[in-house]
Amino acid sequence: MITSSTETTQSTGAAAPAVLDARGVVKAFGATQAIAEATIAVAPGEVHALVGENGSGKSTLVKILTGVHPPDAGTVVVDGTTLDRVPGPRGASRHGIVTAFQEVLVVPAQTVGENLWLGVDGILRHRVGREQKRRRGAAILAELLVEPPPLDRPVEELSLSVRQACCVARALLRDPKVLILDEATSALDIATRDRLFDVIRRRCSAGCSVIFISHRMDEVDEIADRVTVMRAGRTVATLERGQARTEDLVRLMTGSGHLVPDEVTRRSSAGGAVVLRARDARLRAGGAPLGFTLRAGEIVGLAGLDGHGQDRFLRGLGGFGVAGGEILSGDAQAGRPISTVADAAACGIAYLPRERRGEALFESLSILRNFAVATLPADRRAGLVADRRTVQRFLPFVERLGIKLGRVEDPIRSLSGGNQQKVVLARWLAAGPRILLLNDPTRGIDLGAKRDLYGLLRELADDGMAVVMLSTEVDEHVELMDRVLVFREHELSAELTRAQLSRQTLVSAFFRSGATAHA
Ligand SMILES: Nc1ncnc2c1ncn2[C@@H]1O[C@H](COP(=O)(O)OP(=O)(O)OP(=O)(O)O)[C@@H](O)[C@H]1O
Repeated sequence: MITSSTETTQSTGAAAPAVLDARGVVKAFGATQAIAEATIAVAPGEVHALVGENGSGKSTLVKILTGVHPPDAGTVVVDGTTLDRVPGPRGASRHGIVTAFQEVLVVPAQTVGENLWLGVDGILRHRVGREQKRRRGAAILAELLVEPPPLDRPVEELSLSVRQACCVARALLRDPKVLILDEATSALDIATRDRLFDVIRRRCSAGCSVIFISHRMDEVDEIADRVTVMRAGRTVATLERGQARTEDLVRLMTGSGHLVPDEVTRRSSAGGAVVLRARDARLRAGGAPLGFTLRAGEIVGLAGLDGHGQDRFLRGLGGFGVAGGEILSGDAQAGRPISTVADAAACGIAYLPRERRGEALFESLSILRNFAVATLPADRRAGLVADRRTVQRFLPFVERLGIKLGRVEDPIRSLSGGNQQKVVLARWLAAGPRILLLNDPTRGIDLGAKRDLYGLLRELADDGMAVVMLSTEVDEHVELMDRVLVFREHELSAELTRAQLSRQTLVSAFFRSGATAHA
């Protein structure tokens, strides 16, 4: 059911010429056929979701629509003009096509105001004066954020969610005709995401169109008028709102009838010996102290609105320090304090950071080296590293996590975003930790891989590993966790047991302060 003409049907039922129409697009990178055949027509005023597994070609299609890559074949019709290629990102901007990406593209040392207007002067037809820039920047941030940061604050001081909101704000400031959000909601907290959806609805009713890429089916369900599904480099269907049930989308994406969640995510673990404790831990000076006991075999979720202390707590468990109190290893290590990353490593704690870029990825290295960077001594013989051994260790993870790659020697940046994340995860799993601390590990990971990861984590927990996982995805907490700690204003505000967990109880706990739910 592929919509392939410039005459597309809007959700209202009215026919209108597409504002952006890619037909028969093909693109290869060397031996990798990133897009075998893609066709998508975006109607004025619609939110058109683009979904597909990691590596299915969504970002490559976006890069063709925005002139980053020329297609090998096919055409792009922009505002009725047929082009063999979109004339570069600036050319796309001039046509009103603007993108916000998942990777948070900001200059950390510059201020919020400078980041909002970064690169805009050469694109806008009229120069925008300093005062007007401040006014418009502040207005757009106030639309997106409950507590917008001051415009002169350096971006590096902001949370990931606020930084991502700045990127979306930057795209919105360009008054796009077609706004492309390429997983740009993945780091937003739930309140900001809801506000963004309101902004999208207002912009769309004024004629803007949105291409919306997300791995979160609840978001697609909420905002999309139509959904185009990609599988292995092909657009396989375009569905109208109402036709696009999650299970149908999953089937179209994966080519199989597997649905999420399966029983594995529902199995709960009782927990074994104590492996880690927080005693009177404070996440900010003057905050209420919190106690926490982690047992072998359990999976504990950390939740809350972004920037409310859950990240600080997770990092505290990983030896990055807390504002007061102590983090202590469990009985096996006789209460050894964990105050540095080295202490944590010595106690078998592995920490997977939230931000791939900068914190976790070595962009100039190969896929294999990125995998092996924490465990290289395992492959050393007589002082030399045997790549063959590294490959042997890596391949089971490639299989297990479904990592899509060309050759293991290829640069890590040749992988799609989700596959890069899987390589980082494999790196830490290969270290065989006793305690795994995961900071939003499924951000950017597709549904099938998420399901595989949940199964893997449950298996590891069954084998005695303890897992603490910060997640920004409500469904993930509900489906996977044995219990969830909810943070508010840098204090523990609620602890929900598995029996208490539902979308509703969790989201209402985000907004309620001091309401500790008891088992
Ligand atoms: N610059 C590049 N060089 C080589 N291969 C690339 C390049 N960009 C993308 N690819 C490959 O093209 C395929 C499609 O990747 P793409 O990033 O478009 O997928 P995606 O659907 O956006 O995935 P994700 O959901 O993980 O972001 C992947 O196999 C990827 O490894």
